[in-house]
Amino acid sequence: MKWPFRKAGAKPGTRSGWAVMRTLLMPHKGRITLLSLASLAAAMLEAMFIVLLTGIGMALVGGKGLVGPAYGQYLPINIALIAAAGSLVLRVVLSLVAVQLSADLTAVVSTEQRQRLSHAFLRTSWSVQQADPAGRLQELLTSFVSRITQAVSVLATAITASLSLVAFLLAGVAVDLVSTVAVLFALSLVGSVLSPMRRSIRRRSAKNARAGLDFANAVSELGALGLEMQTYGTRRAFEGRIDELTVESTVTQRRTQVLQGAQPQIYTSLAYGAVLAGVGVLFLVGFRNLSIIGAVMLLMLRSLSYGQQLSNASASIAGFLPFLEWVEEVVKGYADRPAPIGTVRPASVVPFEADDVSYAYTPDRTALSDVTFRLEPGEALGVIGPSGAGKSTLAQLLLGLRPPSTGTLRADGVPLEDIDRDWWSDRVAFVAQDARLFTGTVAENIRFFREGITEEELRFAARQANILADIEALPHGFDTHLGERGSQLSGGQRQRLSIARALVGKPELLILDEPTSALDGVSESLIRRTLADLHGRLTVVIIAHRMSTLDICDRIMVIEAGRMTALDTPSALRADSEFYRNALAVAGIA
Ligand SMILES: Nc1ncnc2c1ncn2[C@@H]1O[C@H](COP(=O)(O)OP(=O)(O)OP(=O)(O)O)[C@@H](O)[C@H]1O
Repeated sequence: MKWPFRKAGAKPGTRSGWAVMRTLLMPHKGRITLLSLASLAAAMLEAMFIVLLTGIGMALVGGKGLVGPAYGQYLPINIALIAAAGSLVLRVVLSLVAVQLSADLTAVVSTEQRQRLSHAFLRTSWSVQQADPAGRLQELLTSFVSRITQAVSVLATAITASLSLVAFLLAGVAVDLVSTVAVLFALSLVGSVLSPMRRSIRRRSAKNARAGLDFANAVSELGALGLEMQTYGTRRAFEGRIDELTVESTVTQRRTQVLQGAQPQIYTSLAYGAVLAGVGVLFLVGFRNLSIIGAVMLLMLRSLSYGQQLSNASASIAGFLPFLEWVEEVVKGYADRPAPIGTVRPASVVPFEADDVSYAYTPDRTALSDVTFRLEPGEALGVIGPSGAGKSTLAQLLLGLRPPSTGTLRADGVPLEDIDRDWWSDRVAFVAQDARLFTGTVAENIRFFREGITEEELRFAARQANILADIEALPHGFDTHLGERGSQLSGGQRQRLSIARALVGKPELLILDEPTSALDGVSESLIRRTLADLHGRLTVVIIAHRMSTLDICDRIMVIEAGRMTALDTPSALRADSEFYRNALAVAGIA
């Protein structure tokens, strides 16, 4: 059987990882400069220590009291010893400063990336949020941001290593120019030999990133299907699918890791080979100055170890760049389609008009065509139609969650896209078929993060929604914790709680999308009572399959195949709409 899980979606790579990294680090220039200065100074002190130590060693071997010569100057051994010890102490201090700066930089970038990504998601339009593959945001916020953090940390190491290398080469130039040029040449040669390997790491890592997102998406969907899996006994198929995806993602990860692990090993061997060749050349040309050879050898070996750190870092960064590209691409995708933020505040939400409104999810998938109607204050409008006719799409348009593809929606004459979003959200409420509660108390679930709602208002809304008695019967009333996603309540109670959530904001317009379809008769009758009590006090749009839920409606709209085929009073529709008559007959209503 084929598993139809969505693939990772957006294709990364419109901006190269390095360009993204530059933008990401630009605001931290000051910290990076300090880090560079501390690293450079620490490395220079280390190089000075090595040169002094070699000189002291050579002086002791030769039984001399002076160290040198360096550029014709000699240093007494005791001064040289004090200078070596001093450089060692200072080096430790500066290295610790560099470590602290690097940790600060990494922490700041990690926080910024998490905030950037989550804020971009929260600010994007509903259509983008709704189309986001399951589990993707979570994977990006956790695993991907963690790799970006590692990339920055490795980059800080690379900065330290490259400046240390510079310091050592400078020290090398001070000791012997020719040998230093030879070291530099050998290092760049080894680095360029390994560059195809770095490109390959980057390619594999991009695959790895994609496999990680696919895996997260599949796991998230599989998690949501737990009930069905238990019911239909399809555990084995699920295990098989999870195993398959695990293998897929670990295979790409292993390949990347092999290349990343192999690169430093190859580098070390090549670099040691270069040192050996250098010593061979010195031997062949008959160079025998022990003091210079000793110092240059130590500097070369230490330079090579920094070169190796640099090589490790570049291999790791090559592996992390695709993760940066992905996050950047996704943030851009969210930012390109922000939620509407108008500024106009009309006098009221209703009268509300739809003028020739059409909506297409994709160019070849029109869900609604040429819908025109007007809602009057206090009116209750029912919407019926076959499954897939476009009713929920209409609800999302009325809520302002999706802009019409063509045509206009107006509240009190103002186009919806021009209306201040906060003003609108304070006045328009929605109840969906499946009540979404979160882990928290009853009161928190009704308030839903809105400020300034009093205890009185909570009780009033609960009474209106016919849920007050149920709440008072709970062990701690409004302060009772509901367990994960309201799991302690029945479906009917959850639905009435979400109606209380909608009503507590005192909306002018309430839209309900099949609020009773999943409920028993008793729960439905409680909700019908609520709707009957509300009739005339606010404007209500009720989408329903159950005809009994619509008995309070002043008018009913019939939508069939994306078109509004009728809109009239129930009695007029009995004469004019075949769909309405059939629906009544099916519901057993004469
Ligand atoms: N997110 C989406 N992306 C693409 N097409 C969609 C999307 N949501 C709905 N559609 C399509 O739009 C059409 C109308 O769907 P809609 O959910 O509005 O119907 P509905 O009348 O509410 O159906 P039901 O009564 O079964 O809930 C359907 O053909 C559906 O497949």
